[in-house]
Amino acid sequence: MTTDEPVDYERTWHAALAEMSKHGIGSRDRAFLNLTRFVGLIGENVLLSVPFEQTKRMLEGPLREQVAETLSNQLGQQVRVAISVDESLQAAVQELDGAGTDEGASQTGSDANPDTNAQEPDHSDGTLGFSVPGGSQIAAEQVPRPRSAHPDVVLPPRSVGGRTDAPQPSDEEYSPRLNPKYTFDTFVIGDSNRFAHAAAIAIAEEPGQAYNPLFIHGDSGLGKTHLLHAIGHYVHDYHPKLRVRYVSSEEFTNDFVNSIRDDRAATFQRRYRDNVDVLLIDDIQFLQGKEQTQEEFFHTFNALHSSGKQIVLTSDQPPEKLTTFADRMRSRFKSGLTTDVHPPELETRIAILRKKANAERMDIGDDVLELVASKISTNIRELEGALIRVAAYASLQKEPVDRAKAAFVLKDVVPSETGQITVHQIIAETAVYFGVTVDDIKGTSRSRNLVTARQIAMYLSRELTEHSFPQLGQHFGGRDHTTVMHAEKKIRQLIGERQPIYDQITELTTQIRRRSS
Ligand SMILES: Nc1ncnc2c1ncn2[C@@H]1O[C@H](COP(=O)(O)OP(=O)(O)OP(=O)(O)O)[C@@H](O)[C@H]1O
Repeated sequence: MTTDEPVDYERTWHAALAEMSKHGIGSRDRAFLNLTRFVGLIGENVLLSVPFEQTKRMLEGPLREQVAETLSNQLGQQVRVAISVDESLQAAVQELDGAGTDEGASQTGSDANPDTNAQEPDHSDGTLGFSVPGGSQIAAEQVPRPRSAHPDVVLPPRSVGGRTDAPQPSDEEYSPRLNPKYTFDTFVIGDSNRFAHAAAIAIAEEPGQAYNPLFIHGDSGLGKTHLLHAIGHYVHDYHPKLRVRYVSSEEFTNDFVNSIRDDRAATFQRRYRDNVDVLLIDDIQFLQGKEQTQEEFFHTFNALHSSGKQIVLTSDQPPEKLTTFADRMRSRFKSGLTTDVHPPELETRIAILRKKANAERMDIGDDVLELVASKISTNIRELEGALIRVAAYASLQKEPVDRAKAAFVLKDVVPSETGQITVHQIIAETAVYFGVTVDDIKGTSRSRNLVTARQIAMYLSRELTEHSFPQLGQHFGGRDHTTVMHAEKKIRQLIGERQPIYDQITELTTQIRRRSS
């Protein structure tokens, strides 16, 4: 994380609590504040996390002003308060509750401040395990919530960068192309990504205002793309007049190269400078070594930045390690907020699997989820891949899997310790397995056998390597990335429906892993 002055969040929060207590804060409010964590300071936004929706609603009442004022005093700058629900904090609350040690919580039932219009506890959302008066008061200035999205953060409304009169996007030129599954709602927060998530929310709340650019880095499969899309959805839903564009670095490169080839520089500029308010650009490391594209990106970046438009970048490396970028580029990348994502700890991995299993209606017990989470620790994409295998097995067997069966399935799935698997190797192994040639796999024949072999090779390449969809498209005979996406989705579905496909995938994975170790 990069900030001007490192702030000790925990100490600041405790000091703020002490100050509010001195000024006679009611015990009910203190109970809510005791449940709250100071997660980050982004510009003038303090990001607080609470374990329950109900706690959030309480803090969004008149208490928020008081908290903001106290924190402003503590931090020596005017701040506003954003509140998000982080379900992972519930475990800590339950521990405290079980031990009866939460001072505020244990007092609240009997000692609620009479001035706060206390009501009976509301546990209708299955939340608080102790007595907290539940009269929720939504702040009058709450941002209106359009459509179905409901990220758990509310800031007082503000005009967005003075651009509320920006023209409505025209469908022809504008398409955010966001994966509907990658939202803030589906993103599980843990220590490994808490700050990155908070920063993403702050950016999405006020594009171009909080930090610009936001630079998120971390190893493959840790949620960077997910956060980019989540920002895109949020802006799309809450700032409908702002135009969001998500693009992978490969697509940006291709667009640029094609625009030069076809003499369509103006179209390119319109797409990336004029017709965009929030540019989300993924895997910036792929621009390394592409000098002309980097130069164009530099101009795009400057044009957007100088007109107050938000840029969010992701990379597998921090800016200072992107050594083939010109210094001026790297210093641009660092000029806003840099944050990273780490491999999630066990509890977060279990929570991710549980959320995924619920979303996909997979009937898998907690003990099995724990087993899967304990086997795969460094890459969430692999974690999800393992879950899909276990679910597929259960679906084919038509009975729930227990730990022993899951362990049996996972022995072929768990990544080998050594050896880098390449797409080239996967294509070669798949070709041999199906009795076809590498050229057949990369070629265009639509014969049924070949299509299956090709799609399986694409699926395995996505699962076993760190390449993005556009890169895989290149490996498979220069295909469009959407073809690889389609193949991955198709095989993911078939693996749970057809035993032969399941067996082929399992055998091939074992072979590929064995040969690479
Ligand atoms: N915190 C999280 N909560 C829920 N799902 C997550 C989380 N982090 C990652 N995932 C899921 O893990 C998978 C991989 O994540 P994603 O593609 O965002 O990784 P990435 O960091 O962009 O990887 P790469 O650098 O290879 O592009 C996605 O399906 C994503 O939804």
